[in-house]
Amino acid sequence: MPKAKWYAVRVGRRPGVYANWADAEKQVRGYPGAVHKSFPHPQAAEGWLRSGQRHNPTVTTTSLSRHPSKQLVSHEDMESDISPVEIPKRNSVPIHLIRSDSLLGTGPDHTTSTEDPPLSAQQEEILRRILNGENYFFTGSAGTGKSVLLRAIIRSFKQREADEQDNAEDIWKRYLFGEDRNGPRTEVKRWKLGVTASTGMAGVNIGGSTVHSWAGIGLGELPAQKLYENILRNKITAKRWKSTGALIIDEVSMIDSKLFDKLEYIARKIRKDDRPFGGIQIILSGDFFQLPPVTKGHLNNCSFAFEALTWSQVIPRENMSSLTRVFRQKEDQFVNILESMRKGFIKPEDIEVLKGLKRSVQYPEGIEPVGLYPQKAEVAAINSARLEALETPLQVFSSFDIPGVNSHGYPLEAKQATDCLNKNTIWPQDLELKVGALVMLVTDGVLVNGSTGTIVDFMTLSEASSVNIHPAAGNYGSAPDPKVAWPVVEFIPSKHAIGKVAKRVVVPQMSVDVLNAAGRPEATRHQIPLILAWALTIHKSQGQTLERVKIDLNNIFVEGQTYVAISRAVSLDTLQLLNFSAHKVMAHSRVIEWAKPLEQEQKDEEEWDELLAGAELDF
Ligand SMILES: Nc1ncnc2c1ncn2[C@@H]1O[C@H](COP(=O)(O)OP(=O)(O)OP(=O)(O)O)[C@@H](O)[C@H]1O
Repeated sequence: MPKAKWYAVRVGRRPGVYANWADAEKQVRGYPGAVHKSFPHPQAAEGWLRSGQRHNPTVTTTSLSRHPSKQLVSHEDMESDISPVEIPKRNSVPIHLIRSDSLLGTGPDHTTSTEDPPLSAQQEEILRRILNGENYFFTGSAGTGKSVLLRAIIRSFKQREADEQDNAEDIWKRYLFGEDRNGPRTEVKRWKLGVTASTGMAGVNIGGSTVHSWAGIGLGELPAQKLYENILRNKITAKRWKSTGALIIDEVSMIDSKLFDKLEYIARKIRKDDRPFGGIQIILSGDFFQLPPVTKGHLNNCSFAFEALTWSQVIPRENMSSLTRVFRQKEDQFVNILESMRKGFIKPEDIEVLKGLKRSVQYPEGIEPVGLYPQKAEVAAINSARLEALETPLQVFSSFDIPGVNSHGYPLEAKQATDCLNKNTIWPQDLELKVGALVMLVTDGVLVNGSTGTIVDFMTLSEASSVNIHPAAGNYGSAPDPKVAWPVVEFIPSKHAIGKVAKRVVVPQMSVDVLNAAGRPEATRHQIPLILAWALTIHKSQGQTLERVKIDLNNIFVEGQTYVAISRAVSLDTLQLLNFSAHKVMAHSRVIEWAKPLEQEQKDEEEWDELLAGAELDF
């Protein structure tokens, strides 16, 4: 009696386990680089599929030509009337840490190589004034380089602190070696910088914490006096307030006026200093035309930080400025549309332009655009339906979360760490992936945060390296497990990536920290820095630059949302816009009123500067 055989197709038109060769053959014949193998039992065939190539000595290399992206994204091509027998749908991979020095030594570059562009004259001038010790609020339309400037400010403060430290050490050394008999007279000047943002995700993006966590105020809902008394009971938090020289609050547009006043009050009381914010230098950044503060109850109840009673004492009028050059978009037409949209207007001719963007855009490599939607529920539904529709095996990567210490100095429990990471980062606890899935990178490295691409394979690092596919750079934290097959992603070649960037990269586990107010990890997540990108909330897209984007405005519900979404796009050609109508362009009337004189003053000043520059040339 002939021995029964089962056929596992790992790479082919429709991967799976087949009960006869005729069916399996249809999946692999003519398919470039197909991989298949026969087994005496279906379990063995399933096991081979599940474990991928890495445990199978008969399959040693994977060639790039096996995975043409056309076939991977266009699943109509894979339609077949033959179904594989039941295949394992879920392959769970728990992420764990490998402590191996040799691996770390030969592993991928641990440093990020993404560099910011040189600052413009306008950005330089604001940096100069801030380094001069002035309180400052800088704003600007989406894509004018607020984040780039903020990162430059943080770097400059850190450099200054390091220089001061070196200087003090030199003075001590000279004293100890008898070169300076007068002793160390110079004290180290403390520039201690608090780096915070209104939301956890914005905080993580700039290597800081939430302002709530930094200030030790929980949700900040208690009266200011009560919050102050609570802080006094915690030595670490009280010391932080007292020793801070400067405090950054990013995305200040999402802080409400009451919270701003409470922070200002606490600072004065705790530092026993009557100057605004008790003399702490305050650096604020954000755009009030983007997303407003999250307030309980009706959305129109929100009150903005600029409406705080103490705002004008903290930030004098002459210390507010707006960055005016838009870098993200290059087309004047698009920049002008966005500019008027930011303020809630839209010209009739621009309505027609935007309505015309409902067509779908075809891209040469077949990598789809990221979808932006207003609501979380629709995002979850779209991603899970699209993932479900792919017939490739499911891989689930479960994060490895490590608890740290909170801003009060208390250790977190495992569940608290996981909750904290889920709340403050976009990195998923369980990442479900399949070959063919559209994904977005959520960390910086050689490829920038927001780069998107399609999963074309899963490979161990050595398999990838044998076919010249290298790991994405990023913050590894520990060496990736050499036995795990990590996703290989074919990215859209990004104009924003620095240097020569391989289009296909393997993306292994990396790490992200939620920092406490002392800059130490409150919780650390080891996970692959990818998320599904068929759909993303507009809220989570804030701050990102998206090369290809499809936006559905159907459920827009708050001022600024349409502007935030559309301003992620880099050009009209790579933007698809569904359900656009003029009434979806909304800006908050109180923001418009407040910003008007500020913008007029700045315009007048710039005109004066131009006139003066012209006058100098004439002499
Ligand atoms: N001085 C500059 N020269 C060239 N490009 C710049 C400059 N500053 C910023 N950019 C580029 O402009 C794009 C947007 O910058 P950035 O994210 O800092 O803007 P933003 O004002 O923070 O935007 P958003 O409000 O949407 O978060 C990025 O690609 C960035 O590299």
